[in-house]
Amino acid sequence: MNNLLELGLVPFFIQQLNDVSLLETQLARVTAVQRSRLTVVTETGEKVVELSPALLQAEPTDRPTVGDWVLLDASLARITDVLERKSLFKRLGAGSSSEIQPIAANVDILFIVTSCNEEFKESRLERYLALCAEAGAMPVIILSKADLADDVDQYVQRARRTQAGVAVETANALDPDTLAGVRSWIDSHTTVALVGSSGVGKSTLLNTLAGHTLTATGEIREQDRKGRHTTTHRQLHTLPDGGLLIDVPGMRELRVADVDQSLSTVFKDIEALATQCRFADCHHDSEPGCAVMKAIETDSIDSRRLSNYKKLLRENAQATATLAQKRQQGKDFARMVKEVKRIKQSKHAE
Ligand SMILES: Nc1nc2c(ncn2[C@@H]2O[C@H](COP(=O)(O)OP(=O)(O)OP(=O)(O)O)[C@@H](O)[C@H]2O)c(=O)[nH]1
Ligand SMILES: [Zn+2]
Repeated sequence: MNNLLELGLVPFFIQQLNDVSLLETQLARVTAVQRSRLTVVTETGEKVVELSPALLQAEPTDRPTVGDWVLLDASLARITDVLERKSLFKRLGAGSSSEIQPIAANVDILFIVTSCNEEFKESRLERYLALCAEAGAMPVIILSKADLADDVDQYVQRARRTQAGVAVETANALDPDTLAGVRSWIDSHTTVALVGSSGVGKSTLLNTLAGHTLTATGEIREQDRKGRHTTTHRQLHTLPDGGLLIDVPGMRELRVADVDQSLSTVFKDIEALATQCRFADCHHDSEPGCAVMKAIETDSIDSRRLSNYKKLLRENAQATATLAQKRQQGKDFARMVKEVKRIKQSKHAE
């Protein structure tokens, strides 16, 4: 069990096991996913396993992803069950596929990494924060490349305004002596996922925290078109001093879906003001007695923040409607298959 404790096995998961399941199966944590093959770590070490036929056919979010705790069958070659998750970081599939994709499971803290340069965008941070609240993880904004900026404090102030009370840390990902603030969030049972655009320093931070280059331990890196090395796979790493880190490659498209509640967490200030607007259905455009517009006029809220809030609300409504439609189509299809089977069976019986 010792090995598993170092992998972040906490009472929440232990409580889900009964004696029988432990006798007949083995508990493991997923560290990487390559299509239908998954790398897991068990008490005795690393293994590559496959999914049971039932899991292969399950909804994408019900299939195991990086960070999941799973049970293996007696042959230890297949995953049969996924334990209930503490949290799940997910996103809506890129392009036209309107499918929710799981990114990382059982993440306690999400490090949202952004650099102190033109890459820094409040609107992107707000998007990540909504996904983080939805996942059920705690966000920490990491401002990397602090060594290259003249006015780091300006970035800290701007980052703090993206969500009331959000934690913000600065870092030079290349220098371990600047990482005390970042390290203060990691302890031996904590699983941290690193997200952020390509090139902000996620892999550099990971390697500096580990004290050595982790790329050799299985992280797969490829050269992108510009010849830079870029992370292409998600992977769970164990830090030498304890703590688990999941490196999530930069995602170009990060659409929100099913984030109603989480938008209220991120934009609590706007939603609180909205209760004071004269009209209950105020769009905070040009209506008289609009408390939100008044806050913008007096500079207590940024007009960019309001626009982004509206944009995310629209995007969420659209995606949620598409998902509901897809789910209904799935149900209709399942009903049709059942009906065809019933007719076939009754013909057979005749
Ligand atoms: N000066 C400075 N350079 C940094 C810092 N963080 C990262 N870099 C450099 O920025 C470049 C990109 O860093 P990576 O760690 O590969 O970025 P990434 O976020 O992992 O990118 P992807 O793997 O594409 O998702 C590298 O050349 C790093 O050396 C920092 O805090 N300060
Ligand atoms: Zn209003």
